[in-house]
Amino acid sequence: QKDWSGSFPSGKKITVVFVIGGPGSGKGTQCAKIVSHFGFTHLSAGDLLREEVKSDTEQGTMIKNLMHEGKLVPSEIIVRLLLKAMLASGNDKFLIDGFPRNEENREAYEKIIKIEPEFVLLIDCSREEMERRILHRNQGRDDDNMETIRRRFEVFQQSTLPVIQHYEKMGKLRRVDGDRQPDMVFEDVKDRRLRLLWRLLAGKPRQQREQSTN
Ligand SMILES: Nc1ncnc2c1ncn2[C@@H]1O[C@H](COP(=O)(O)OP(=O)(O)OP(=O)(O)O)[C@@H](O)[C@H]1O
Ligand SMILES: Nc1ccn([C@H]2C[C@H](O)[C@@H](COP(=O)(O)O)O2)c(=O)n1
Ligand SMILES: [Mg+2]
Repeated sequence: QKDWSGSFPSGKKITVVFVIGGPGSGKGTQCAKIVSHFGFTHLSAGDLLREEVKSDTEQGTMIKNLMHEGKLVPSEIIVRLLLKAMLASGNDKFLIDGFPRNEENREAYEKIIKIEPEFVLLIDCSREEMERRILHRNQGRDDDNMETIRRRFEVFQQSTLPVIQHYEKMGKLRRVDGDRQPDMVFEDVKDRRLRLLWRLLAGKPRQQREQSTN
C-alpha cells in the first residue's frame, strides 16, 4: 500500500477528528458550529458520496443504489474520496463526519490515510428523535424515507456500534447528549474539557480564541 500520509505537506501535522452518531443525530449541524467557532475543514462522508452520484458514472450509479437501500458503500471508495478531498482542501485540520461507519471503514482508513484521529465525537441521540428529525428534514434526500431509514438504523446498530466500542476502549471517545436543542448540544461539544482540546487542535492564538468562542 502507498503511504498517502506522505502526500500531505511535509512537516505539517495533520489533525483529524471523527464525528459519528446515528442517522439524523445532528452530525452535520454540530460540525457547522465547530467550524464557525474553531475552524477545521468539514468533510461529510455522505455528502462526498452524494457528489459522486452526480458524476453519472458506473461507480456513481452503484453508490446511488447502495445509498437508496441504506447500505454502506465499499470502504476503499469512501476512503479515497476522503483522501482526495483532504488533499484538495489545502488545510491540515479536518472534521470527518459520518465516518468510520464500520470496522472495514476504520481499517481501510488506517491502511490508506494512516492519520490517527485525535478523538472521536459521538452524538448520542434517541431513535425516536433521530427519526423525527429525518422525516422533517426536507432536503430531498433519496434515503430520507421510512424504509431506508429503518435500514440505516440497523446498519448503525450492527456496524457502527463496534467502531464506537473500539474508540471507547482506546479512550478516544467523547460522547455528547444529542437529544437536546442544537445550541444546548453545542454547549457540551465545547464544554470546559472539550473546549481546551478544540482550541489546542485549532491552534488559534488566545485573543482570537476568546473572541470566537464567546
Ligand atoms: N439538536 C437538534 N434538535 C433538533 N433538530 C436538529 C438538531 N440537530 C439537527 N437537527 C435537525 O435535524 C435534521 C438532521 O440533522 P443533521 O443533518 O445535522 O444530522 P446528521 O447526523 O448529519 O444526519 P445524517 O446522518 O442523515 O446525515 C436537520 O433537519 C437538522 O436541522
Ligand atoms: N462512511 C460512510 C458514510 C456514508 N455512507 C453512505 C450510507 C449512508 O446511509 C449514506 C448517507 O450518509 P450520511 O449523510 O447520513 O452520513 O451514505 C457510507 O456508505 N459510508
Ligand atoms: Mg449529515
